[in-house]
Amino acid sequence: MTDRILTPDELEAALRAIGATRYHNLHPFHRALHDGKLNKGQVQAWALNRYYYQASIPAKDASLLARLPTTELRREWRRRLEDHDGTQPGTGGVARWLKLTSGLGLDSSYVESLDGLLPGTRFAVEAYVQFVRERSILEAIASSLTELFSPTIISERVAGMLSNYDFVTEETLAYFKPRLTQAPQDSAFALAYVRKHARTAEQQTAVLDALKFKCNVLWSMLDALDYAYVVPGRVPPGAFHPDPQA
Ligand SMILES: O=C(O)c1cc(C(=O)O)c2c(n1)C(=O)C(=O)c1cc(C(=O)O)[nH]c1-2
Repeated sequence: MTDRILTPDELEAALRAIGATRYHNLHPFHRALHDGKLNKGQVQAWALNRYYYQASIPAKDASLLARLPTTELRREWRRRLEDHDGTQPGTGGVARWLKLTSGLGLDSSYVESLDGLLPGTRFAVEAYVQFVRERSILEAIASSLTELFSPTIISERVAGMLSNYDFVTEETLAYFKPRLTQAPQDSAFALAYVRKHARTAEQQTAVLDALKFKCNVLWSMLDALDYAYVVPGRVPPGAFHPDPQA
């Protein structure tokens, strides 16, 4: 528990300190991805597993949307659903993520089937969806605050992957461009909400813990990839096996 009630600025500083020490840009698998140290099969495994996160984001946002008490809050949160699900077939973030996986040579129906998913990815993503469904609105909104830190990692990723992998093109990475404007808009709203509504020491502790939890979700997804796809012979039964000729 925070030992006293923090001012909104102090709370924001404590949230940013969590990102600075726990966000997934610090994970060795991400470092390797961005620095061009992975082979094509390993990049495919990353994109295939991350698909489940992307595809689950609108479900978690819909469960929160249903609980929001005012028109203003619902209108704001509804935009996230449109960003991810689009307004027409083939539009939105989930469809753009499939362009990334097919640009990397993966069959979209295989990706969408989730058959090749790592068990660790499944458990981590489901834990996030369940957290948002079951915790307070304040904690659910706070858990989205990793997006405060995502524009930096996305810029690093796009520059690093374009310069380091000949199988990656600007078109393949088109998913990320709109996120550079969407994520700051989303996180500015979520941060303002948390600054305003986390007033007691209990609430402030809950908000800080929600962000730590979310950093752990993202971290454990990368742990699962790191375990399965870096040292040979560790792909769990049923999970995606990269084609050695890819
Ligand atoms: O590329 C990334 O590293 C990254 C991180 C995050 C995040 O920090 O949760 C999100 C995204 N991307 C993203 O594309 C996205 O749509 C998204 C939604 C959310 C969320 O928690 O609601 N996080 C993220």
